[in-house]
Amino acid sequence: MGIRVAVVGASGYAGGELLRLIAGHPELDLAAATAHTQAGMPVAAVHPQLAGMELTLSATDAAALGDADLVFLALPHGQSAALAAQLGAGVKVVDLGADFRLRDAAAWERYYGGPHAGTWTYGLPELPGQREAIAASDRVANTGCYAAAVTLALAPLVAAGVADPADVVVVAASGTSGAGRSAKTHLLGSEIMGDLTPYKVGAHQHVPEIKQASGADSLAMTPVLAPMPRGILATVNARPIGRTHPRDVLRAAYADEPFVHVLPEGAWPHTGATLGANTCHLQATLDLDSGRIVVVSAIDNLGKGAAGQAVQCANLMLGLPETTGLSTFGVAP
Ligand SMILES: NC(=O)C1=CN([C@@H]2O[C@H](COP(=O)(O)OP(=O)(O)OC[C@H]3O[C@@H](n4cnc5c(N)ncnc54)[C@H](OP(=O)(O)O)[C@@H]3O)[C@@H](O)[C@H]2O)C=CC1
Ligand SMILES: CC(=O)N[C@@H](CCC(=O)OP(=O)(O)O)C(=O)O
Repeated sequence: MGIRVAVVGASGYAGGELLRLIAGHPELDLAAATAHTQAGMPVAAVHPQLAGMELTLSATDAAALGDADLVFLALPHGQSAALAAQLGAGVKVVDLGADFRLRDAAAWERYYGGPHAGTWTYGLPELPGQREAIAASDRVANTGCYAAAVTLALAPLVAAGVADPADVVVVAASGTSGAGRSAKTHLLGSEIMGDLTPYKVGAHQHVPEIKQASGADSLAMTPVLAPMPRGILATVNARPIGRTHPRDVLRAAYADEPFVHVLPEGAWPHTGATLGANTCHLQATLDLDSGRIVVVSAIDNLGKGAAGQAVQCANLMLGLPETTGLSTFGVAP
């Protein structure tokens, strides 16, 4: 028998992708999958892509999760803390929500509202020292989707002193699954098709998370909703310090990373090449006119931005090879 895991919020987009990854993972057995309004439904009725998965969604209740070795929480913001508090100390937890990502309680309250639940180990293994910290933790806060894409592009440049941490501008486009599955009128197909829409301009909740994870002091971010189901393409623009080329810094930082690929010179990341994989594709240049650093980062928001990243963290927490059950190759076209 394998390691028993449970998925809470399994009827959502992130939860569905977790179910798919767990089904293909050689060491993990699904012990329970829970939902809220859709409890009682067969998984395959809620997630047609999982046809053949013989499982019924149960109600979200700590007692139903008691014998899992590790629980993935894929709940809306603010819903994780109460449930996590009911799970025994011996149960490992990876929270895909934002409840435990931030160290700064004031920043949490400003961007999310409500009381700050606390701070868990941040779930981005590629940050220096973080892989070891995750492996030693029983509670891990998975990254936000934009935060994963932007932090992987920016953190090595700030750490190496080649990007000014006080002058960073981000424009990032996301597919609609990033917003979750619950019906939202602005996500109606008839309104998003053929349209690009900026939202949360200058006030996105991932800004404090990216600052905390990347070392940036000041960051202006414009998110854009793109008419595609999955994927994030982030353009990170920063004032350079010194003459080191940003591509050389990124290449050195990620030389041994299985999931982060700095593309060959001249090749630029695009979302389609990361879909279905746990990868982040990066490319960097110095703008010909301004000399500013430009890094482009692509991920699958449900892969490296959510469920893939969560499985990567779980592998570390469980003492498994980090890449187990995760794909480094996408499914394009
Ligand atoms: N989508 C993405 O790309 C990413 C998502 N995340 C985070 O992952 C988490 C889940 O996101 P996502 O899958 O997109 O969201 P969805 O809206 O698609 O799914 C939400 C899930 O939570 C359940 N749920 C809703 N309210 C409650 C409640 N009060 N108590 C218990 N369960 C509840 C829903 O159950 P039911 O359907 O039965 O009502 C559903 O299973 C969020 O915190 C999100 O920010 C993080 C990174 C990327
Ligand atoms: C397209 C879209 O609406 N995306 C969401 C991304 C949220 C997410 O995935 O991250 P969290 O876990 O921090 O919520 C947004 O911009 O708020």
